Amino acid sequence: MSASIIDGKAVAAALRGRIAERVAALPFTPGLRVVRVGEDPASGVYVRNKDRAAQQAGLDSATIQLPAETSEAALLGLVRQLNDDPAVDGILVQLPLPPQVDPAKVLAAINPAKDVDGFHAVNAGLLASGQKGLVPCTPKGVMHLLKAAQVTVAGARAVVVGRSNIVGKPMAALLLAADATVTVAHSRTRDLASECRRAEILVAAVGRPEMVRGDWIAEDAVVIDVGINRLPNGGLVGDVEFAPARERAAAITPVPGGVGPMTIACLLENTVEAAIARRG
Ligand SMILES: Nc1nc(=O)c2c([nH]1)NC[C@@H]1CN(c3ccc(C(=O)N[C@@H](CCC(=O)O)C(=O)O)cc3)C=[N+]21
Repeated sequence: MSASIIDGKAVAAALRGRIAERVAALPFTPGLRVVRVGEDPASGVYVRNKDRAAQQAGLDSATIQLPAETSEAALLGLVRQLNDDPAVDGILVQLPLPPQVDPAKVLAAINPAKDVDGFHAVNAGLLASGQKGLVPCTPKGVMHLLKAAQVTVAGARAVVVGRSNIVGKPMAALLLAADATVTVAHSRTRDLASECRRAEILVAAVGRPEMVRGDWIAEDAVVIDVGINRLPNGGLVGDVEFAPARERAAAITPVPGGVGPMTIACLLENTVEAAIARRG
């Protein structure tokens, strides 16, 4: 069997359309500010795509580009200024940050009500304890994709490979909240292959090109590939060995065109949700 392809580009376009309608009906314009320090090449595509998507959805969006040598104090000052600006509903500080800046300090400085990345400990705690808060964009996008592909999550055996604060942990929390039976596997997991083979829903978020081999995929599994890995030859691959995985799975996300576009759409969604929550 050859898996159906879960078209993240199409699902994201539909979600952005619904967001644009919501924005048009609001009595104010939600504001988003993305702060970029230096020129990490991995962030370049993301920043460009995000700016275009935000403007098309009718948001007031801008990227604030700072030099690579910006001090931690200066960045914290900018974050406080954005916290205090009533026109700004969402603040995103692009990661990674240069070595002189402690990312933990910067994330902690963002007003949790404006933390559209959902990385602040307050939002992580709200998610972990089943309360309403801002949810990290990538795992939120994965839940939208599962819904669009009509995947039954409740009762399913889900395996998340990767335990980052950005994807793995919030992904596990969302799947658990949707009543999946969740395993979080990682680089130190003994026999990762057999953990993956038990998965009815497999989410790969390890950041290593094609680390999840095709023969680790159970027959008829749903495979969500969060990885976006740039190869030395310029090509993009996911964390899953796509072609053989596709032969076994029931449904699979491609890279590019899978989870990536959903991350951007969910950033817009979070900005609108933050604006409505804060402005009433
Ligand atoms: N604070 C913060 N939050 C982030 O969410 C964040 C970040 N920092 N730093 C950088 C990474 C990277 N990231 C991407 C999101 C979407 C695509 C995306 O849309 N990719 C497309 C196109 C890829 C291409 O053509 O290169 C796709 O997968 O189809 C890529 C990368 C968000 N990040």
